[in-house]
Amino acid sequence: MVVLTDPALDLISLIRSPKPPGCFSGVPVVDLSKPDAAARLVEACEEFGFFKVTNHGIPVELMRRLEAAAVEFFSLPTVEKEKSGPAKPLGYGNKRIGANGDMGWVEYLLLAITSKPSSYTPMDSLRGPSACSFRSALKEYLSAVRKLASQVLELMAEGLEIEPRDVISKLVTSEASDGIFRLNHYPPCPVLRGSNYSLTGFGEHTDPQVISVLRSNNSTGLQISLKDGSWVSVPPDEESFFINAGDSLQVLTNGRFRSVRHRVVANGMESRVSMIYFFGPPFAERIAPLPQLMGEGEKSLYKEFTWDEYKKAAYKSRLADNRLGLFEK
Ligand SMILES: C=C1C[C@]23C[C@@]1(O)CC[C@H]2[C@@]12CC[C@H](O)[C@@](C)(C(=O)O1)[C@H]2[C@@H]3C(=O)O
Ligand SMILES: O=C(O)CCC(=O)C(=O)O
Ligand SMILES: [Fe+2]
Repeated sequence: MVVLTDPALDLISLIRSPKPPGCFSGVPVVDLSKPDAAARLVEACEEFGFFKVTNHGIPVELMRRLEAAAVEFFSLPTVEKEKSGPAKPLGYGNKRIGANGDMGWVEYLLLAITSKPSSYTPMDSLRGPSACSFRSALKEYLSAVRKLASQVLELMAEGLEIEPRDVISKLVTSEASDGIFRLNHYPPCPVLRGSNYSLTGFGEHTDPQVISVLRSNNSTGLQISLKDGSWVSVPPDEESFFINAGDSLQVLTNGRFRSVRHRVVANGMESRVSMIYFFGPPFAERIAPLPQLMGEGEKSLYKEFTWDEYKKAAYKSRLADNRLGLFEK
């Protein structure tokens, strides 16, 4: 009789077939140096809820420095990494995503971030010989990505022709804003080498926040769902950022922008490392359609809620759940 161990059972439950679809050439690219950036960004959010940003001004060396620190962290012995865990929801986690039974072929580090320099304390949980250079790369990276998010959200307001220009960006860049940073590592899976199988790295979901700014190494895996429900693979680009519109942005625009459903399918061959800054509003912030965007007589599609209420409900849900469904009128 063959007795399967818990790790073997976990792995079996994550195996998928067949291999992911070919790379999609239609991902919208917003070149921030071009005068049409604001318009392109609005089109992309309406059609996909997702776009790639180029000419963003963040040095690729900074991205690589943080990636190298992350790789070093993930190469530590499990006992060391587990000193930064278990993720509840912050800290180091392995395979278990969230508290409601979701699993993925991923290990990760989740940190709480605010723009107030004194509140970087969760980063104290970072372990390892190079914790200090890790922290300094992280601080520099977060501040650069925060500026990028502000720029993108201001362009969004410009493209939507609403004022003031910072009406969306100020929600996520105030001192009280609820930012989260996530490092994900999808390791190779030697058992699958040479097979036609892939693995659920991070199951399908939408992000609850306003926007999420993602950077990954050059490994494939990220997939987005199009309006017709089909899934396509996003070609990786380690020099660019990918931006997801989240549930809160869908509500702020009364459904005009799509909160994109996405997932990671790990190919089991190469190691994927991604870093994502999730931009959430302050906990007490009311999330409702921006009055500037409402046409005459237009009604909100959603019930009233604060970010605190939405986040609490989201964290009780499973990854694939339609979290906004609970708040639709
Ligand atoms: C299963 C879950 C993981 C998650 C919290 C949740 O209950 C539902 C939302 C998930 C998500 C998706 C986007 C981000 O990765 C995340 C940090 C977030 O804010 O919402 C995760 C949560 C998590 O991993 O804790
Ligand atoms: O790791 C990735 O590329 C995406 C992961 C993701 O969607 C998430 O952490 O919310
Ligand atoms: Fe996500």
